[in-house]
Amino acid sequence: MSFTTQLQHWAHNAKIQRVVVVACMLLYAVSPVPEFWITQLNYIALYSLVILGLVLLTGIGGLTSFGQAAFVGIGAYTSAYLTVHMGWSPWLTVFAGLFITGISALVVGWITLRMSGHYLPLATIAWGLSLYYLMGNLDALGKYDGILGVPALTVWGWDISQGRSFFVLAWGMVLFAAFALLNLMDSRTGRAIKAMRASTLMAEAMGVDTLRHKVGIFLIAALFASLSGWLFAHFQRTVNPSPFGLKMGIEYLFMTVLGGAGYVWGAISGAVMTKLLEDELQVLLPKLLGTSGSYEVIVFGIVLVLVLKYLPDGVWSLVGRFLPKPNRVEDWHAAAALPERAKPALGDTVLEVKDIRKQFGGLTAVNNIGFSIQAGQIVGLIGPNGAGKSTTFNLITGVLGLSSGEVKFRGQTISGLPSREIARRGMSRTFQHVKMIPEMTVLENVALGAQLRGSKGALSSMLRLDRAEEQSLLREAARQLERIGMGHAMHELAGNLAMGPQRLLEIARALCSDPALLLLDEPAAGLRHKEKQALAAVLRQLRSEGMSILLVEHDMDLVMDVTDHIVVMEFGTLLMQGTPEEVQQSPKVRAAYLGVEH
Ligand SMILES: Nc1ncnc2c1ncn2[C@@H]1O[C@H](COP(=O)(O)OP(=O)(O)OP(=O)(O)O)[C@@H](O)[C@H]1O
Repeated sequence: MSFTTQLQHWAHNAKIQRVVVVACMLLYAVSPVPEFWITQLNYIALYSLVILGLVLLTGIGGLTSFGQAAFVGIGAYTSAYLTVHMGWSPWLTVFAGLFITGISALVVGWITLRMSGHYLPLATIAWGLSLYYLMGNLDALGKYDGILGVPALTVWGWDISQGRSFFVLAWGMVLFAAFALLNLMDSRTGRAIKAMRASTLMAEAMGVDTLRHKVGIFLIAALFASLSGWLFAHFQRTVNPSPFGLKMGIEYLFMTVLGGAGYVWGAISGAVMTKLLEDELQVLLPKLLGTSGSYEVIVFGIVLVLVLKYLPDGVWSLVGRFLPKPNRVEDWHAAAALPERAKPALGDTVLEVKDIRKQFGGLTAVNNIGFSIQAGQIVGLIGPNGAGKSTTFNLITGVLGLSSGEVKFRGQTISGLPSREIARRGMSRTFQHVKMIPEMTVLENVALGAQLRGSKGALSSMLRLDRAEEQSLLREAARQLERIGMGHAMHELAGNLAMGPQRLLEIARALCSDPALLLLDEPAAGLRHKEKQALAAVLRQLRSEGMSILLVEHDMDLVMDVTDHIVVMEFGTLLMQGTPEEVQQSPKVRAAYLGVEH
């Protein structure tokens, strides 16, 4: 290997990249840069910890919070109060701050994260404001004067609350948090969070408890903010409410969006840019305008509008393109295979749909439909537009609740269960409109299907204790992609795939859950002739391997070609059911499709 090739190889190695980043940080600390620049970077480290939380919450999870400054305040005030008034050691108060922040975040999160749309940001504003006024009005916390004389952080009598030693401590924490976040994003939990943002419906169908994950990332973001508050209290040696108010909450969000909310390094660069810009403007603007005031806020507003318009993914979306991306190492070949569920014997009844009914107000979309699927069968569900196929599909998979009737899966009633619970029992589905995460690779998208076959959570992922399980999950994803003939495309970004391979990706993802029944919602929609042939071949192969499939489809050639049994619906009712030949010969079915009275 030539030296340049070796260099390129190193540049793409994630571990080497991290070692270089840590080395740069330490070099900066010992280099003869003026103290002023050390102090600047100390502040940037404090901001960075908070906005790393926002990367997870907003950039990856899609949840907007203006209330992060309040969590910084909890961390800072807890430590200031306990050290000054109770004489605790700061090394203990950090945990007390994290504990109180954690409890607050769980309570606030549990209440607010059920809200959607604009309600969540509004709720976080209310939360930020109320905590600000609480801090400013409590006698015990010194009202608006705050708490003075917060002790320094010391290690064996050595003050590490300022200058270069604080720089190493604060940036050590930032880099630890950054690496932990990068680890989290590349894990089972990270995929679940991204899926939750892409589509709640899809995430739940993959077995993801979306509310739990929302509360989880809200908690992690709050803990990062609390840690920043603890550092802040001992760096400033005093706390008062002003740095924890709504203005700062907005500024944290500004830094994140400016740098790039979706990128760990982007968010940190946002903190750097904001701090530098703020300092320059605070000197320049009063000179230009001849009067003093916080005019930099106006410039920030203009910058934000321009960034949102021209670089919606932040400044890092420009820079990041030129940096080497770590390659995924195929390290799963020797990983343990995932355990498989016991499958029904060929011919056993897998699904029993008994007189199910769904009413939307006065409209009966599904009217007493009943059919069953035996193991190893492909059953087609067909009917003209608006016949009630999708509604039936959603009733079986738990997306919609039944008005009456019963659905039994492998002998057990599943009516009323949430879709992720039904998924857990071995029913897996695809979507009429493909739902995937375009910026993840095909392999990672497919691995999302194996969500319920793993158990490692956020903490294990952040500390990289999940690798053995992760290798098994990726091994399974690669195996399912090979199974349907898409092994060659596993490292491509899913968003670059044509419609045919996208639909196959969804099938591979569904197979990854080791299902006993596969439900396919119009898998041939939008496919070209060759892609349909490939799909038919995959379906036949799956049946030959003993898979049971419910196929909702408009493409009659495909349905007649691959199914063993067909259920025909019209206006929400069961028109007939039988073999493909019987259905083809039925005058009732022809009439329904041709719109003739029967
Ligand atoms: N959430 C809803 N609220 C009210 N009406 C609904 C809802 N979902 C479906 N419907 C109605 O129920 C009927 C059946 O719709 P459904 O989507 O199940 O039909 P379909 O056979 O899947 O049609 P297509 O082939 O066009 O997808 C339609 O009249 C539709 O307008």
